[in-house]
Amino acid sequence: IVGGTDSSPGEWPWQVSLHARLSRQRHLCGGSIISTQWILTAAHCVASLENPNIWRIYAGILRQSEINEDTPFFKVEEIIVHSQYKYAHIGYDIALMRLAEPMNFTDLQLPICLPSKEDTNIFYTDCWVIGWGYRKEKGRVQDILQKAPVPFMSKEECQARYRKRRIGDKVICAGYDEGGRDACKGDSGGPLSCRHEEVWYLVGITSWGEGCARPRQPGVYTKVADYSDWILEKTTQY
Ligand SMILES: O=C1CSc2cc(C(=O)N[C@@H](Cc3ccccc3)C(=O)NCCc3cc(Cl)ccc3-n3cnnn3)ccc2N1
Repeated sequence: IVGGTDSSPGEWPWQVSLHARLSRQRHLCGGSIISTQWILTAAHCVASLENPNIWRIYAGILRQSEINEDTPFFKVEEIIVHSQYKYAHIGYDIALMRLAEPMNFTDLQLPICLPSKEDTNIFYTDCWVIGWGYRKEKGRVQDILQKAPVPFMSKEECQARYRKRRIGDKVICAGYDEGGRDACKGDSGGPLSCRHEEVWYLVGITSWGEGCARPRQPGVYTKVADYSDWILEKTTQY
C-alpha cells in the first residue's frame, strides 16, 4: 500500500495473507474470509499456481513477522479460478480457495459481508484498500498490515485515465487524480472494504493498475457485486 498507515489489531479481521511455498515460502497475495471455509482472492494470484498443497493461509495476523514455522495456518483443499479469466487487465480476476477444515471465528478472524447483486449502483463513500504490499513501486513486502482510504472513481473517468485499455463493467476504479495512495505489489487479491450504514462490505478485489499511486492512474478492482451468482454457485454444495 502506498500512502497508507499501520492498521490496528483486529481492525480488518477478514484480511488473510496467502503464502506460497515455492523454492522458499513467502507472502504472495491478500485474500478475504467470506465464510468458515471460503477465501476470496484474485485469479492472477493462483493462476499457474493451482496446486492447493503449495498454499498456506494465515488469518488473524497483523504482522508478517508473526509468521514462522510454528505459526498455525489453514490448508487449501480446492482452488476455483473463474473460467473466463485470462489476464487481470481483461477482467474476471476472481478466485475462491476452499479450506481443508472450516475455521473458527474469533475477534481476529471474521468474515466480511458480500454485497448483494442489487447493490451494484451504490456509490460507497468510505472505502479502504488494505495489504502487506510495497509502499512504493520498487519496494518490498511490509511487516505491519497497511490501510489507505481510496475514493471511488466513475467508470467514465477511469476509462479516460486508461485510454489504451478497455475498462470493463465488472470492475471498479478507485484512487486519487493527484496519486499518492494506492495498492501496490503484494496487495493484490486483498479486499477493497467499504463501510455502508455501519456494515463492512467486500466491494472490490485488488486487481491491477499502471504503476502504484501515480497521478491519474487509479487502482482497478474486481467488482464483487457482479459475481454474486458465481460465488453462490461455487460455494454451495449441490
Ligand atoms: O516476497 C515478495 C517479494 S516479490 C512479490 C511480488 C508480488 C507481486 O508482484 N504481486 C502482484 C500480483 C501478482 C501476484 C502473484 C504473481 C504475480 C503477480 C501485485 O500485487 N500487483 C498489484 C497490482 C496493482 C493493483 C492495484 Cl489496484 C494498483 C496498483 C497495482 N500495481 C501496479 N504495479 N504494481 N502494483 C507479490 C508478492 C511478492 N512477495
